[in-house]
Amino acid sequence: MTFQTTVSGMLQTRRIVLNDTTLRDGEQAPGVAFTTEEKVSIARVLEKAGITEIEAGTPAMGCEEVSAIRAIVEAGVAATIIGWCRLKKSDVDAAIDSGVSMVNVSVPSSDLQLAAKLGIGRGAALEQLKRVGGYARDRGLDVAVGGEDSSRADVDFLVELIAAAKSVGARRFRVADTLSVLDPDASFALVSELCANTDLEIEFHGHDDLGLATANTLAAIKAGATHASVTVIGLGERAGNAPLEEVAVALKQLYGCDTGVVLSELENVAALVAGAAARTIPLNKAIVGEHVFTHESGIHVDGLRKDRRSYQALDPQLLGRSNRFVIGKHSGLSAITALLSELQLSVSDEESRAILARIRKHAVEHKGGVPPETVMTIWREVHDRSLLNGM
Ligand SMILES: CC(=O)SCCNC(=O)CCNC(=O)[C@H](O)C(C)(C)COP(=O)(O)OP(=O)(O)OC[C@H]1O[C@@H](n2cnc3c(N)ncnc32)[C@H](O)[C@@H]1OP(=O)(O)O
Ligand SMILES: O=C(O)CCC(=O)C(=O)O
Repeated sequence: MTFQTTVSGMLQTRRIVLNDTTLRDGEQAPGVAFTTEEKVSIARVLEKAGITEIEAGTPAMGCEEVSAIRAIVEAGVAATIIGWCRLKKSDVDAAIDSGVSMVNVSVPSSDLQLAAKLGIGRGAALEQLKRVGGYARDRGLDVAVGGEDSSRADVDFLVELIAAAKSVGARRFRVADTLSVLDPDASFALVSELCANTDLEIEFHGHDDLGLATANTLAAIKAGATHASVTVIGLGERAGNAPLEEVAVALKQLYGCDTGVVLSELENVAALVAGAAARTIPLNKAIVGEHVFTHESGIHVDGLRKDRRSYQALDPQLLGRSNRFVIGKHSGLSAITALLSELQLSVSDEESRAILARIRKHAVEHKGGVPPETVMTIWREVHDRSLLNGM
């Protein structure tokens, strides 16, 4: 028996929708500011990648943001374009000006935030939600209600908020772990409890302060969440949000759950967003990092050459990528021999060992991998020396 996650069960038959909020929460990352053209380009690559819901910005920020969101709507991007609103009719009016068809009306839901930010209690929050949510519905908008700070809120109050949201025709409640206070067990328990009390769509919105955003999102989906907030490369407030690429690939790889995301597009999407955000993608970033299918260690390279399955669970082809082998300090003889054979250079066992020793020295002195040209130079030096010695 193994504990490997098996691709089976209910998730295979459930349709999970990823609501990409790169253009709203992603852009809230410190220093990130997209131009209108960048927003439209990002929306277009998200569409190409199969994303069907895009939270495109905060219309209340003013006419520049309204016109950037409107540009996305007018570009005819085939996804539902959502505007993020506070609990204010004026925010909904700005969203209407931007042309979106759906709004996310955000209600601080913990007692702490209600008192500290808005100076109101639960009753007033429920009343305002009905007033603003109803206003948005009356104007023909689809409405999701965002429970900001849900993870620090009283669950009974969340149930009341969800009931109030439903009473005015909202279709969805977003459970936000605004400050990353949940672990996967708690995410599962919270979302299970809310799903047991409503038939509204439930969206989970995780943050990554503890590096748990993806794990929490998967747990919430297992518990019954129908939607998940994601951002490209996890861009977002502080440590960011659950990365689109991680959630989409983990759902497919672990549970066979198809989100409709075109996995082979994820690398392009990540590159475009990273460029527009002036961020670099770490080489080891899950799914889209340049090095996540690159191998140096001798034991791994040897194993992969004998049978890919020995060191490969995630097939790079699923992502339109391929394995790459590099030579470096941790290379073994089989990797060196294979490379020299590809370069049509003959080598004795003794020479291979001498070449490997020099490669290790070179890697330490120069850092990074050792390129094939350098391996050839080393081979020539070692080969010439053994010819001389043999003479
Ligand atoms: C967890 C999250 O990600 S929440 C989303 C955060 N996103 C943003 O902040 C987007 C960028 N923000 C902005 O451009 C500006 O903050 C604006 C346009 C939204 C508001 O600007 P300002 O009017 O200058 O307000 P300011 O930013 O100083 O303060 C926020 C105001 O929103 C209020 N507010 C915060 N959340 C809510 C809410 N859900 N519903 C109603 N009001 C809210 C605060 O109480 C405060 O109001 P006050 O000025 O009457 O005290
Ligand atoms: O209320 C919401 O829509 C969620 C807002 C948000 O980004 C968060 O709480 O982290």
